[in-house]
Formats: sequence, C-alpha cells, structure tokens
Amino acid sequence: MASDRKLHAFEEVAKHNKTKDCWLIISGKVMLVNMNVSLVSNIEIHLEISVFQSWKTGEQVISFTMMINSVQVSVDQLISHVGLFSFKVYDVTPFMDDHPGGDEVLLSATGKDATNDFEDVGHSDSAREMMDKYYIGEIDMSTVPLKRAYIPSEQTAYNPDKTPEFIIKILQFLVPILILGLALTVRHYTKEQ
Ligand code: HEM
Repeated sequence: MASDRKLHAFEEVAKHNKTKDCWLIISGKVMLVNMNVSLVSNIEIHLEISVFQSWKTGEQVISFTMMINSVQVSVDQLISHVGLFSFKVYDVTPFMDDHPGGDEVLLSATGKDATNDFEDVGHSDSAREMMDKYYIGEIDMSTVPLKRAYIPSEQTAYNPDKTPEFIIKILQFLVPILILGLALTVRHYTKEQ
C-alpha cells in the first residue's frame, strides 16, 4: 500500500538483488531536502528549495521568487505543485517472471536509483498503476551515499609492450617448421648412407 511509509536503509535495500528477492528504488520526480522562504516585499516571497534530484547529480537547488496576491500557499500545496516525491522502494520479486521487459533488466537496476532506467523505457500508465502493488516503503535519505566513489572495472591493465606476445607467436610457427626441416634433413642423410 502506498500509504505505508516504512523507511528502509539504502544498504539494506541494495542487498535484495537476486531473482528470488529483488527490490527496486524508483522515484516519481525529485525529493525535497530543504526549503528556505524569505519575504522580499509584502507581496513577494523568495523561495530556495533544495531537492535531491538523483543520486547521479546529487543535491540541486531550485531558487525562485513568487508573487502572493493574498493567496495562502501551504507547504503541502507547494510540494504537490512543484511535484516533489520521495524515493520509493518496490519489492518486485513476484513480478520477475511476468515483467514484459524480462527479469535481467530489473536485476541490473537494483542497488541504485533506478528512476532513469524506468523512465527511459517510457512505461505506460498501466505499468505505473501496477507499481502500487509492489510498494513496500521509502528510502531513508540519511542512509544514501551522496557521492558514489568511481570504481574502475577490473580489467587487465593495458600493456603497450607487445614484445613477449609477438615472440611467442613467431615461435609457434617456427618450432614446427624447424622440427620438420630437421626430420627431412636426417631422413635425407640416412637415405644417402
Ligand atoms: C515496479 C517496477 C516496474 C513495473 C511495474 C514494470 C512494468 C512493466 C510493464 C507493465 C511493461 C509492459 C509495457 C508497458 O506497459 O509499459 C514493462 C516493459 C518493460 N520494462 Fe518495466 N516495469 C518496472 C520496472 C522496470 C525497470 C526498473 C526497468 C529497467 C531497468 C524496466 C524495463 C522494461 C523494459 C525494457 C520493458 C520492455 C519495453 C518494450 O519491450 O517495449 N522496467 N514494464
């Protein structure tokens, strides 16, 4: 149920990364981190809103001034107006076999903010409605690693010195030819004798 706002630690969610136990983190849009309101004049206020837009981009600050013509704007109205949402956690384990995009893509989207992956596909409204079924809570934002360290993939270091490989290749050709030549020479001499 979307009303159940159980908070999950990021590390805990990231552990659910198997076909038989798969959790995803997807947000509708962005999450409000902080909001400063300052009065510019009687009818103008300045708003500075910090939002946590994506774990790739980190925290962003939106700043704008708005006019208030004797209209009361509540924080709730403002949040829904700007369209701020939190990061939701979905347990998609029961959906792995039935997901039209396959289970591999879901697995590859675990342990991270999968919002872009989800949005890039252009999921239909009915797909979005289905999500409620798998909703199990929200991410505790204090547990999110803000800046993720870049870990280079473990691949063999580039070796500009190709000499040993080249020698081995030459030997692979030369050795059989040398043996053949030696055998023919021996045969030639033994025949003569
Ligand atoms: C709770 C999460 C998700 C639900 C409920 C869901 C549901 C669906 C549904 C119903 C479809 C059929 C097409 C449509 O109606 O839009 C679909 C297709 C697809 N989904 Fe998901 N999906 C989820 C998450 C994801 C994620 C995180 C990814 C990417 C990492 C993804 C990748 C795809 C792909 C590649 C297709 C196939 C699109 C095509 O063939 O046109 N889905 N999904």
